[in-house]
Amino acid sequence: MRQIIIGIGGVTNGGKTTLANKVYEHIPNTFIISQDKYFKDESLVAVDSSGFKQYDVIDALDMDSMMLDIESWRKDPRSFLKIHELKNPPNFKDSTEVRDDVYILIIEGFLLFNYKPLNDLFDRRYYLQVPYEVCKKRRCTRVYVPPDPPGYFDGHVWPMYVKNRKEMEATVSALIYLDGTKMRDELFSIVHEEIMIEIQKLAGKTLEND
Ligand SMILES: Nc1ncnc2c1ncn2[C@@H]1O[C@H](COP(=O)(O)OP(=O)(O)OP(=O)(O)O)[C@@H](O)[C@H]1O
Ligand SMILES: NC(=O)c1ccc[n+]([C@@H]2O[C@H](CO)[C@@H](O)[C@H]2O)c1
Repeated sequence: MRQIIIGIGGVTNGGKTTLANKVYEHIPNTFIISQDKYFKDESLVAVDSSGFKQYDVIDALDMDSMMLDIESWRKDPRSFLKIHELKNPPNFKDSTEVRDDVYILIIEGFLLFNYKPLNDLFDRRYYLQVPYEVCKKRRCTRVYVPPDPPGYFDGHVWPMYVKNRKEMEATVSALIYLDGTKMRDELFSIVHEEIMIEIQKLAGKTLEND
């Protein structure tokens, strides 16, 4: 049994979930772990002097719990997938055929590569970026729980993004940057093609031989 672990990181509203879901719908034996599911309870999230909840920092996330789920996938991806698909039957699009002994884990989230134990696991690291204006506009259309209070984007979200990104780039190499303003299908094609090449490599053959 072979495994590939793909990271789709990047800025908030860069399109990480959208891209991860598209890959999931087209490649069998894929599972998605979303970092957003591991936010700590609101009562445990720190508040700064302006009253802003500090959601955009690693301490706001239960990374131990996230790592336990990843560990459980790594130990036995086939059973992990089966159990999950019983609860949430997948609705695949025109799936590409892949060998049934290759399993793919997509981990998507805004603070993946800053967390070393997680960063060490990735075979490929995608990083979606969009300019400030695009990000702010997209974020305004979203409602989180709790919702962003007035001034939150400029007072917390964007400054933390800039800080986290700087820290990440000082320590992490081999990032594959993606322009999140490109069309959804274009982004999907880039990532899909590269994952298929990885799968073929693992399966011991090249695309040319198909
Ligand atoms: N390529 C794209 N072009 C235009 N809009 C996009 C694109 N991809 C996603 N979007 C839109 O941008 C918004 C954010 O997308 P998505 O939820 O996938 O981002 P995200 O990076 O997972 O966000 P977050 O993790 O901050 O919640 C959604 O409204 C989505 O429809
Ligand atoms: N999912 C949540 O619990 C939650 C709550 C408040 C804010 N957020 C935002 O999610 C983004 C990452 O996807 C971050 O920018 C958080 O501000 C999430």
